[in-house]
Amino acid sequence: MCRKLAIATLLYSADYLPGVFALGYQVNKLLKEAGRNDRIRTCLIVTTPLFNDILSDFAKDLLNSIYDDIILVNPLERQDESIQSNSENLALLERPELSFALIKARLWELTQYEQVLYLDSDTLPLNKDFLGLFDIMFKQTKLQIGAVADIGWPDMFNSGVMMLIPDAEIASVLQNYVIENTSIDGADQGILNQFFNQNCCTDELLKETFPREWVQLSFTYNVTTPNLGYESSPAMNYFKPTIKLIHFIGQHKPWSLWSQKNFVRNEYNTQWNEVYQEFQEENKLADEVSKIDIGDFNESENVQIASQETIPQTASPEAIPRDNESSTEKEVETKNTRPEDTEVQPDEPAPFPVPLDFTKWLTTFINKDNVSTQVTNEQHEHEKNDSGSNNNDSKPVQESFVDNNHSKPDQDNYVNNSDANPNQDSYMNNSVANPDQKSIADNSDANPNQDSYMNNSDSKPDQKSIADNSDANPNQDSYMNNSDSKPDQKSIADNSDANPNQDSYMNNSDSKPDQKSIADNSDANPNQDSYVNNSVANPDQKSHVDATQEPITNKNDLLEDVEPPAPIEEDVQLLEKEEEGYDEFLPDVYEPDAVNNEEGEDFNEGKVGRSVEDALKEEDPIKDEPDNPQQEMPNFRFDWEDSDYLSKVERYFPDDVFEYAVE
Ligand SMILES: O=c1ccn([C@@H]2O[C@H](COP(=O)(O)OP(=O)(O)O[C@H]3O[C@H](CO)[C@@H](O)[C@H](O)[C@H]3O)[C@@H](O)[C@H]2O)c(=O)[nH]1
Ligand SMILES: [Mn+2]
Repeated sequence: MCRKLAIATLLYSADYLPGVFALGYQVNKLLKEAGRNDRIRTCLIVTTPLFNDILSDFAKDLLNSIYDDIILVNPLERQDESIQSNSENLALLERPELSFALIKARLWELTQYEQVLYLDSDTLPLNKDFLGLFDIMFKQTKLQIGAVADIGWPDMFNSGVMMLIPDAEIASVLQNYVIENTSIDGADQGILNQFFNQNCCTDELLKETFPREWVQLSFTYNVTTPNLGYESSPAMNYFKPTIKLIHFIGQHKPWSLWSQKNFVRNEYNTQWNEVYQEFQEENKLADEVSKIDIGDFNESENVQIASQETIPQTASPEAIPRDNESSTEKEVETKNTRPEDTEVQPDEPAPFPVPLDFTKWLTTFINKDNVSTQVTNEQHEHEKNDSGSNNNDSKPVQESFVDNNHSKPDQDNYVNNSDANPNQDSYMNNSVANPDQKSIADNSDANPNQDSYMNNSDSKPDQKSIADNSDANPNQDSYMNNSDSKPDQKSIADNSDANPNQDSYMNNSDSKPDQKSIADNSDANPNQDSYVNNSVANPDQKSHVDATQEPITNKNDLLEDVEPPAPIEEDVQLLEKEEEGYDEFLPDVYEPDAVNNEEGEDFNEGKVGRSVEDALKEEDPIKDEPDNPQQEMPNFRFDWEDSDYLSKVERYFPDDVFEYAVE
């Protein structure tokens, strides 16, 4: 019998649309190449308010043409509470927008599929071999999750690529677990590990009977970049031919303005851009985007737009200014270097076509209704304080912040933009451009959910009815049925009985030998069919929080983008400082004082570390530089410390990649 398989991704804010487009486009292409496009469905999980009220029809049409199924989901039950209780841990990530990623717990509700490969929208499969996951995990049970080790803590898995078996009961237990427990990282990855991963059970006794299981997949199925790990550069080279999927973790995505502006030269960023370019050409997107007149939106008040004027919109290679030939040479040079290397060179022209000017581009894909209504800062402040409650304040415009369209408590915080206010232009334009990140950053101490979705009560009646359906039954009725509105979209209607494609799923049972080991794994788990409340499984969850660490100020791509790029001299100064800082980590024993104390000699008599110095002079008299303690002791230095390795490491990777942030 044919299995019902799906590849699913998630979208809960408009600024990840480029990822969703590029990923969907690439997955379709590779499915076709593998001859499995009619056997594996592509599925987009999108939050109801985003889809109904924010995305433009144009964006929806595109999504519909890429994804077989579009599934609207509402926030988890008591999501606000979960976000609140996770906020302390989430602050450690500096990624407030990830609080909503808890919604991944809804993936197990997709019981219309028998097996789902979930991919973050910032992933890019490089070749059809990634589909091998369905073969490797052929005998997966519902109590197992297939995932790759996270490079930040390899005993945990990265939740950007997951093989899972949807199951209503698991979904329900998991969602309760999300409510009752605090996530290690404040977001989905932590809590999913706590739920599925035996390694997260810190009690050795309980570990033995842990009821669920993480099946560790090869790293080549989820190669996260950037990666500062010790072995990463040589390993990237060595394993390069076997890499099946790249995952652009961290704050800066290949499509983000930061990446575009800084021309991050990374082979895989370039590859992502090429895929996006192809998608754009195939859909004649460049033409569509160029029709958007940014002047429609109050440009003078929008710093972001002003700051981007240097980057040509949907620029072709020819359109990008090139000062001299050296940039071309450098590009070639870069291509010959290790693939994970990135180089931040703000003053140079783009090495590859910049496919999108983010803010302009995004205005194509969000409702103009939303863009045309804007909020002043003062009103925004008020909204932050009062959203979610009935507002009886005398200012008439503030009444609009009360959202009457949703009865669920966790939806009450959506901003209702139904009252047009001519003064609101600049805020709305900004907030729509990056609706979640900016607003949550503002509100991280209060309720991060408050500003993130904009509910437009003027939205089309048919869309609203879809939202109502999804409230009624999130498992089944939330699937979008477009058959009455757009005839060409009927494939999106989720009706497994009526869908002829679903009978043709391929049976892969005899295709891969590794399946046996998975079967063995699953047999080894005696508790497969029993559900255990694991709220005690990890009683020390809070101990993962470093209580001494100050809450970190939220960063945001677009806010950051407003700042002009730092001049190169500043970069250099910073690097020097950081290298100096590195000296602090040299062991004490290498310090002159330590040597002095050990020897019992007097520092003031100029005999500091004399015996060591003498020895060094014999070895290499040229290096006798008393002012530089490091150079005094070449024996204690590695070769790479004399190279500019450290400075490259510092330059190559944004310092805000949370996995590696060492405070
Ligand atoms: O504003 C947002 C943020 C996220 N997403 C979706 O959620 C996914 C996860 O966010 P992402 O920015 O990809 O997170 P990562 O930088 O990959 O961070 C890690 O940590 C996250 C929080 O635990 C996990 O969700 C990721 O899988 C894991 O790789 C994205 O790919 C999107 O599909 C949005 O739609 N809008
Ligand atoms: Mn991701």
